[in-house]
Amino acid sequence: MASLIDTVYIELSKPTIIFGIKLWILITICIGLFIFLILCCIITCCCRKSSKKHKVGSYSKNPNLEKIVTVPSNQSLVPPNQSLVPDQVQIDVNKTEHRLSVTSNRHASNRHSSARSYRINRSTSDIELDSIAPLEISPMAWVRWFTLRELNDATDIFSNDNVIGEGQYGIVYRGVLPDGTWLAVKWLFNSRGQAENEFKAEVEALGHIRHKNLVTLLGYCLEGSSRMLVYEYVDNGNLNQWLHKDVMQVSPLTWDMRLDILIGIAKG
Ligand SMILES: Nc1ncnc2c1ncn2[C@@H]1O[C@H](COP(=O)(O)OP(=O)(O)OP(=O)(O)O)[C@@H](O)[C@H]1O
Repeated sequence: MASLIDTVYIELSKPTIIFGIKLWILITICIGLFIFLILCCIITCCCRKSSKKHKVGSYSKNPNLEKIVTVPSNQSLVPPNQSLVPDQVQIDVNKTEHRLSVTSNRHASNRHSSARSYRINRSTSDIELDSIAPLEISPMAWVRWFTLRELNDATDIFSNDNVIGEGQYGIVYRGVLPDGTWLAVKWLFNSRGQAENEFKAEVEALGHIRHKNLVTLLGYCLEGSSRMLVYEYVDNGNLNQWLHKDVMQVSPLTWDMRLDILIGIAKG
């Protein structure tokens, strides 16, 4: 045993052909370099991850926004031309990727019809559309496609101060466009099929009609997994407040007025 140790010691102490460095020193340097390289790889990976997280964090006050901004910019769903008004929007849901197709006959720069297709990778977009049939929205006469950026700017990145209400399907934010137009932006909850159905029903129905008793749908936003409906802002409080005396001590609504409201709603 002792002789074996002696032999190993002698072998390790022999100078090598590399600058005559002893073998044990050379082995130590190699092991050190190996560990150093592994550490470098780990640090590089961590830095990349944290810089991605930083981009998301600085963009979103609202945690829901994380889902949107994690879609890489080269796969952006925003049509490069923001004034493009789509005649048809279709999302094809596939096991590995989703494809959003936008077809438009009205294009800001030319009068020809155009079709665009945006691809999203499942792994990066985190879209939860598995159980949803392809969404098709038929041509809309009035409604406009808002980008998420426009709505972020309008609502101060969906700040809590701008929350004006919450319904069954989403939270409603007050917003204002650069031209001074006030908006009510309903951000639909991402509850899979339900939000999708509400989105489609509202766009299909309100996108085609104008009535003095119905709030006007100005447009919608369809980006990543977000579904938003953009209405004209009506600063009248809501029916609940009027019926349950939130506006005054006693509800100012007489039975005749209530009947009128009911008939008005029915007409709408
Ligand atoms: N266009 C708007 N202008 C001003 N406030 C609005 C507008 N739309 C909605 N709100 C406010 O947001 C609240 C929630 O609206 P939302 O449409 O989500 O739900 P709802 O109509 O109250 O009920 P439901 O969920 O059954 O549709 C309303 O009660 C109202 O206070």
